[in-house]
Amino acid sequence: MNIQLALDRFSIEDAKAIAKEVEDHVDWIEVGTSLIKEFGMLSVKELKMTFPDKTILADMKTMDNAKYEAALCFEAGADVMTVMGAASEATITTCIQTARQYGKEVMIDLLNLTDTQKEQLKSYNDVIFCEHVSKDDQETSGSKNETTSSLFQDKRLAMAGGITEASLVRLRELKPEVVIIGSAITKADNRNQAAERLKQLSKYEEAN
Ligand SMILES: O=C([C@H](O)CO)[C@H](O)[C@H](O)COP(=O)(O)O
Repeated sequence: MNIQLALDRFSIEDAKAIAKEVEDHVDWIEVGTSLIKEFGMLSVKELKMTFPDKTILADMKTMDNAKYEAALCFEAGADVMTVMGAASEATITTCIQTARQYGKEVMIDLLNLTDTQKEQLKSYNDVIFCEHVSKDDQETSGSKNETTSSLFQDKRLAMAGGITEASLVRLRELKPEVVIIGSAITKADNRNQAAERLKQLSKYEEAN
């Protein structure tokens, strides 16, 4: 299981400094949508230059204009980009094709989709599907990712949204390839220790 550190609502310098604090315990680094919106592709370039050996995910949340947006983030050094599962088939397919041209990968964000909509996405192969509870849902109703079963358990699966040590223990039963964690690391008093504990908990799945 890979731990993806999600970096949101920071300056690029602070994002790099936080990632440095925890780099030994995280596998992937997400350049959060907020960084991309505020600082553009410079945020992706800087994170990739600082952490060339980490998998860098650009949380583009692409909804349209796929070829342009995919090329933009892969040229900037991203290894993985996100596209919304609610986007059209043309958008998702174009993201995947463009990623293939660059030798890169796509994560499909399942935010706010019904099971029927999710079912329709199952035909995409060799992409990562992300079960995601939004920041707004977390903040307004206190919901978190407490997924106990997923239509994508037989696929490459990621989980995101308010994940903590306690929820990681439950989510790891689904054997996700990637667990995306922002606040539980970035808002911790001791980020390095928080990331280390989360990494240790994620290893249970490999041993069982
Ligand atoms: O994708 C995210 C969210 O939509 C804001 O852009 C976050 O990276 C994701 O939710 C992980 O952060 P936490 O919920 O703080 O763990």
